[in-house]
Amino acid sequence: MDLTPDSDEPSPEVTWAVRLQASRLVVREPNRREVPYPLDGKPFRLGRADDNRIVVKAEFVAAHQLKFEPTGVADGYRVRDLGGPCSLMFNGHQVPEHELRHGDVLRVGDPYTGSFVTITYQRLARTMAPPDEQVPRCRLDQPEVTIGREGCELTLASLLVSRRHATVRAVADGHEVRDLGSANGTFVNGERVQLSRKLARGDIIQVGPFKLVYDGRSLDSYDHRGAIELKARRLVRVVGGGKVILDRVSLVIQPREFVAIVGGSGAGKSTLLGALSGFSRATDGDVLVNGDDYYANFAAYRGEIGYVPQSDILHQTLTVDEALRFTAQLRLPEDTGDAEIAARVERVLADVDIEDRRTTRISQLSGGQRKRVSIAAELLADPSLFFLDEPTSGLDPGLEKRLMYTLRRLADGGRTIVMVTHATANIHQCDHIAFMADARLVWFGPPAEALQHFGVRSGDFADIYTKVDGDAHESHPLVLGELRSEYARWREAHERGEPSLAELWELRFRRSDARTRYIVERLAGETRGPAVKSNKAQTSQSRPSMSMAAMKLGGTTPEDRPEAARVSAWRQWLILMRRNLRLLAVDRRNLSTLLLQAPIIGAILVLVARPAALQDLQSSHGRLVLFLVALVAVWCGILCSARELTKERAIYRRERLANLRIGPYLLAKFVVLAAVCLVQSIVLLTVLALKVDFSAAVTTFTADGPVAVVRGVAGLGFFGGLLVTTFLSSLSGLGMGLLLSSTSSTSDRAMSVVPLVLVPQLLLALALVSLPAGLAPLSYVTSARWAMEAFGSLTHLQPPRDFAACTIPGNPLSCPVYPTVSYDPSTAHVVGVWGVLLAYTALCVGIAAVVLARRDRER
Ligand SMILES: Nc1ncnc2c1ncn2[C@@H]1O[C@H](COP(=O)(O)OP(=O)(O)OP(=O)(O)O)[C@@H](O)[C@H]1O
Repeated sequence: MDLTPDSDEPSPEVTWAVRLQASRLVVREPNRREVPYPLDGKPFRLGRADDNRIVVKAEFVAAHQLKFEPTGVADGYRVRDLGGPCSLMFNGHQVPEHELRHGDVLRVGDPYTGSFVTITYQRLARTMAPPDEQVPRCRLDQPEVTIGREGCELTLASLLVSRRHATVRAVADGHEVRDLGSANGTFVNGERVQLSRKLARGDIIQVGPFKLVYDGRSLDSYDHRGAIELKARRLVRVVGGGKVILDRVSLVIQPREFVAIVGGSGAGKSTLLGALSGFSRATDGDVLVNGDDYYANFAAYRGEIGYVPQSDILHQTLTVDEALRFTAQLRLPEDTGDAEIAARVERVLADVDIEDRRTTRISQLSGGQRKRVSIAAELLADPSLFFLDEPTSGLDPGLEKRLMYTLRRLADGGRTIVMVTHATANIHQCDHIAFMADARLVWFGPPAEALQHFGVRSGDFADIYTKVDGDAHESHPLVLGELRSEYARWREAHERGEPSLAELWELRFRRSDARTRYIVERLAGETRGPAVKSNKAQTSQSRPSMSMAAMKLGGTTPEDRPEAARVSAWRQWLILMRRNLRLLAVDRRNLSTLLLQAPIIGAILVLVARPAALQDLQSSHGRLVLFLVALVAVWCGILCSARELTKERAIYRRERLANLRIGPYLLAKFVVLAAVCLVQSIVLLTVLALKVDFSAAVTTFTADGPVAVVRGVAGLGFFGGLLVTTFLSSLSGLGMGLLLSSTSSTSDRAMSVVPLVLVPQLLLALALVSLPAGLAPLSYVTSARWAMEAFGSLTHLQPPRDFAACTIPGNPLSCPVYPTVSYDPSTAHVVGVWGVLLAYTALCVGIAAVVLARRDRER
């Protein structure tokens, strides 16, 4: 039974309390509570020296750091940096001076240590007035108005908008909007416009971060960059067996706020992050983004979401610059030019303060720098909503502090940031913390107030963890102390059992002023700009959801992904090809291992092969040599691909979440590795040719006696035919390797399964070991068998025989030939067998694609 009416409606008294407050500066120093300073219209200074009107203690602040002067217009103020070791920052950037507007947050920070003083300017009387901003209006006077990033009648400057994104055309009785194949799509009332759609008055067109309200004659445009507000109302998530892993959580995150979700292990932090980000949705309750039903409008907002999972999401062997460029090419609209991409990379490197490492390989960066590069990669598309899952894990305290400072600056620069963290040493850099315990929200508000709320006097956040953990009982010290009344209320409502401490703290929070201030009032507050009245709101039962494990790795369900940014499959393939080639080229050790395999194995084959191996058709030695070549080719193919997908699984999952397609991804892997296989095949046969006679002319024995023949496939000759066979065998191995890699979760697992694939090739191919005739069809599943059939046909070998069924023991000629094998030397037969090898490869790659698609959904 619920004890507290957890209504999210504000009481009238609370609203009036806000109205009575005056304009002021609110100053917050590290590890201290906020101090408000009312303003009186006179100039004043802020600094460490005692002669300032606002004196701060932080050592990194200069004696006289800032000067505040009235502008002379409606009690406004301007702030000027007087210089010192630290500089004045606004919106994440250094500024020499700045004219203050309500809500502006200034920081005086030390980037080296990540410490800063925060100064917020508030003119509360002004906030109560209706917004006085002029909404840009585009009149639809012309027959057609083009909307796009550059050179259009309605220009919307954002990288989420394609150069020519959509048009609004006059039709007989109004207007229609037509999408021009944009990358991120055009949406009307939350639904993606497939080709065109008739507009009705009041319809809201969404293009990137812009909402365009149609009134029949014009479009009013609202830009919500830097102004994303997230409201969560009574979020619940119930999993199998009715277990509640998120219990009626409400909170509000305002634009430019930096919020940390904290709590003990298993408290529900990732569950809450999943529900807020929409990647793992709540089963009940709603999330509103700027007033829109977020889940129902997920497709329209997807381009604006940045998500940094726990694992690194860039290739370690690339340099920072290379990795970011490839990511930008994959994520940004197809029409983004090289210069735009370069400028964007430049910008995000500056945003995360890592420009000086642009040419460094990611593997050579420290953990904190790597994390910052991952964040930079997410910033490329300029997201307004940023979710991070434990970005500080594994960092030393210094790096952790600097990373928190970076995130703080990013939030100041116009992003709404939500992060899960276990690190609370620098938690004061966040605006609010959401403290989770036992699936419940036990606190939401500023970090400094949290300590007071939980009665922690040591100033150590870890003490809160201890206080919310465990079960309550009558003689528990907390029940005898600060949770006495909550326990009594709980007891009144429950005859049996004991509550958890989290339950009691939740009760306490629900009755607190903080909840009224930071949740209830904010939930009731007006949202800026128009809200989409979506007509496809989903019921909680129909909401696609995915597992926490998948979410942590960046996985998602296909239902979550239908409207990801469209970059054509062809372009994706080209970019991925270039990236794979680069990865291959820079990973010298791997490349040399791959390229040395063929000459080394070829040299060993040379040791055992006789020069006339392929000339003496009566001996079984030729079959042995060719079979070994087939086997080595298959082997090389498997080895070069078995780890290929597993080694970059986290990157793949993050890119899938954005817009990566499985087809181009697998095909790009396949083509680059196929080039390696081709080189290996050429080297293998060339080394063998140093000893083995590959002459096409040979004498073969038929029923009519010896006949001189010239072997080979029309147009390719004998060596060419053998080379094609070796290459196709290698490709079949490559297909099997990719399949193994798609089904394995780690590279080690993939490699441990390789023998299970290779041994059947050895035993079932009807080359080295004979099978009883009834089992001979088993050989069809091995590609070495098909390789051997092509080799045997090309070389005019005698077909394999079933030695278990010889009529005269010891006489091979009395043993029957397998009816399932044909060494027909005709070109048509050889080409047919090559076709089977190709089909075998295609089947393996196709199954790998299906496995990857299925893995998107799994836990
Ligand atoms: N799909 C699921 N099915 C069943 N239980 C789940 C599922 N997802 C999460 N849980 C459980 O819900 C609880 C909260 O999980 P969550 O991952 O949100 O915790 P967390 O606070 O992020 O923990 P940690 O800090 O250890 O990552 C855990 O007990 C977890 O086992």
